[in-house]
Amino acid sequence: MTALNPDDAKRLAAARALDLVTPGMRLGLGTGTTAAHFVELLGLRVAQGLQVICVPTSERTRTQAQLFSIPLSTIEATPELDLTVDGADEFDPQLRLIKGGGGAHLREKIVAMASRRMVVITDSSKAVVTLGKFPLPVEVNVFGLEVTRRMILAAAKASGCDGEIRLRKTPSGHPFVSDNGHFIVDCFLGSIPDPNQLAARLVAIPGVVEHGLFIGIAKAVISAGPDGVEIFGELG
Ligand SMILES: O=C[C@H](O)[C@H](O)[C@H](O)COP(=O)(O)O
Repeated sequence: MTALNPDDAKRLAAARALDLVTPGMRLGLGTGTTAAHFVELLGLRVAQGLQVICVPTSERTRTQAQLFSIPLSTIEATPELDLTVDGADEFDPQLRLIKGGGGAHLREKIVAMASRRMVVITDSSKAVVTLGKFPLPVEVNVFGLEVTRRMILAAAKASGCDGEIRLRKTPSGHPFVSDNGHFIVDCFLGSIPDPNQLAARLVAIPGVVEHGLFIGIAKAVISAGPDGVEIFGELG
């Protein structure tokens, strides 16, 4: 097979995920460059008459889905979904993920957990043996930011990680604000030897709204790369 560039790989993975969509499904739509391929391909199918109802995981995805006239709902009105298709920043052999590179992981996690199945679509560069090379995003309350930052650092150290916790900023130097009105801190840890332990410690911190570790949520990963499409986990 000819070498694929990462964007072609993302589209290939998205196209494979589209095969899982059947008429009448209630779908969660992820956020990011890979999920955007899925939204576009889904939009083309909707234009041909496919009937689905979708819940977007960010304002960005909502805007894109509207451009394609994809019928939308909210998680409040549609709290049970059949399938969510979303990207990831990293996945490990146990299908544990780091998400939130785009700051959308809170809504993404709510929508994924409201779904019977969450299927991840990625290019093969996102596969890792140990999570943590990608900085772990944590959505935090604006109030008490510095206290929360220190507590996250202590939780990381107690979980065998070391590194820096930085407030995410926009290109103009202002704090990045999520769709939910919170800040994001990025944990530059290098490696997370025990993601389950770190996740448990992070949820116990009062200022933490949600962390970007997705553990036991993804049922399958569709990963596309130079060797074609690989499926990890169970699609069905
Ligand atoms: O907040 C963003 C999401 O978790 C994305 O799914 C993740 O960052 C992967 O994005 P991309 O497909 O652009 O690599």
